[in-house]
Amino acid sequence: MTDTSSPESPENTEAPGLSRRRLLGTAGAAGAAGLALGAVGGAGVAAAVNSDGEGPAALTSVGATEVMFHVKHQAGITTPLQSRGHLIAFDLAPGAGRKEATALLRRWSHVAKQLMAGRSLAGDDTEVARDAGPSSLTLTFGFGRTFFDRTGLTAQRPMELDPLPDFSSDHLDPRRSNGDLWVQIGADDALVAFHALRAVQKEAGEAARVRWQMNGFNRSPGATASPMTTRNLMGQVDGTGNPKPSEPDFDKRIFVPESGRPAGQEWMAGGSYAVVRRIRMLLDDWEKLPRGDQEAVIGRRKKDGAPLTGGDEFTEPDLAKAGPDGQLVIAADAHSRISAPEQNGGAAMLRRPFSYHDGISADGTPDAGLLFICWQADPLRGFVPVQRKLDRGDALSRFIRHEASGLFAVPGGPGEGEYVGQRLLEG
Ligand SMILES: C=CC1=C(C)c2cc3[nH]c(cc4nc(cc5[nH]c(cc1n2)c(C)c5CCC(=O)O)C(CCC(=O)O)=C4C)c(C)c3C=C
Ligand SMILES: [Fe+2]
Repeated sequence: MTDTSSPESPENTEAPGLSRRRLLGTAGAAGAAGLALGAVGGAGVAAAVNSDGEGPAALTSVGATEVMFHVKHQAGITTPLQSRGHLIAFDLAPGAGRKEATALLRRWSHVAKQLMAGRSLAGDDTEVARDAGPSSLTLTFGFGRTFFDRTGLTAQRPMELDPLPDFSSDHLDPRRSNGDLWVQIGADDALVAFHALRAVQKEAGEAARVRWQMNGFNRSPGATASPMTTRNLMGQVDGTGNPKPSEPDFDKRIFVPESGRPAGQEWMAGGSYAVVRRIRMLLDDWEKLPRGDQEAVIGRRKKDGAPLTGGDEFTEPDLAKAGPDGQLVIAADAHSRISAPEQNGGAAMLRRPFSYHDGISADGTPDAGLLFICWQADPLRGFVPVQRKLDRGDALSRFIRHEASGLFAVPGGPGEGEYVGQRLLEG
């Protein structure tokens, strides 16, 4: 599933007249951190220099790391978490249909390919990302359930896009939920990410209107002595139990198979379904909880993310282990127990979240939490059964509130010369 495209491939070479930054395609100059990112998440690595005639400006490995656009699965799914994220959902404008949507996906794909390669945009580029390299920029495009009726493609709509069930703990704001189209943007530089967000918004033109937009962040690469699983705003190591690309059933769990799709839905081969939840953390309540109680809520140590049954972060939790008092060491309502695949008939998902902080609410509490994004081949074998179970008895639920929700079909990566979604829109 990893991207095997060479950094020397044509899409990484400068198109004359388009670029202000020259891509050299020399992985060696990218440095150890960039190479590590490439190895883990399938990112190609290129070094870039300023080409304004002011002499080469060496980029750090962070700036130079490039993620490929033309790949089997869209970028931004198995790509290592970036430090900046923007999520933006659009509805097609009144009167816009398949023709306008097709033109829009073509434009967005062009923008994504240029910017992910560290090139500027022809015409009136805002220059916000000037001097920076690609910085692991990814743009990932998805279709919401409502897209299909509006474009006359109802017969091509997969069952997997059926609405998510209601959960008793939901406090969902419909204006910040769902949407015809969804774009996830990630980058390891805030300006590179913002530049891409503006470009996506501007290219929407008359075809689509912004429905909602959210901003998130993760730890910056290089902030820790060595690459580590990220922490969320509750201070927990978050991501340990994720399926690993090296596991034999990883592709089966996360990506739609290449064959065996119902007629009309072949276009989703190699794609994945993204469930997006804006989950607010009730941090004032959480932070009052003593550390031992916080650890019991998750079933893992805060310090290093190790299970309470011992070992290190990646030791398998012993869910049957009882303490001297006869009680389960990892409590029956611990979040990591309830969400574990072995407790859910094997249901698994790839969690790839961003934290968010949208300031302080009128009541003085931080409007902060997790832009929870999870990827799976089928939400009914990933998010839905796990969330159903969490909804019934997760110790964490006292400290979080699901405020917005979305479900998007993210098609496979575009082949060379293709735009994202072409197999749906022209199939
Ligand atoms: C329905 C899916 C899930 C939601 C919603 C969810 C919210 C949520 N989780 C944390 C913090 C942690 N989650 C952890 C593990 C974990 N969580 C889910 C699913 C959902 N979480 C799964 C499938 C797992 C993995 C279970 C396993 O494989 O054993 C952990 C432990 C460390 C880890 O594995 O990542 C933490 C910490 C928060 C804060 C949150 C909502 C804000
Ligand atoms: Fe979780």
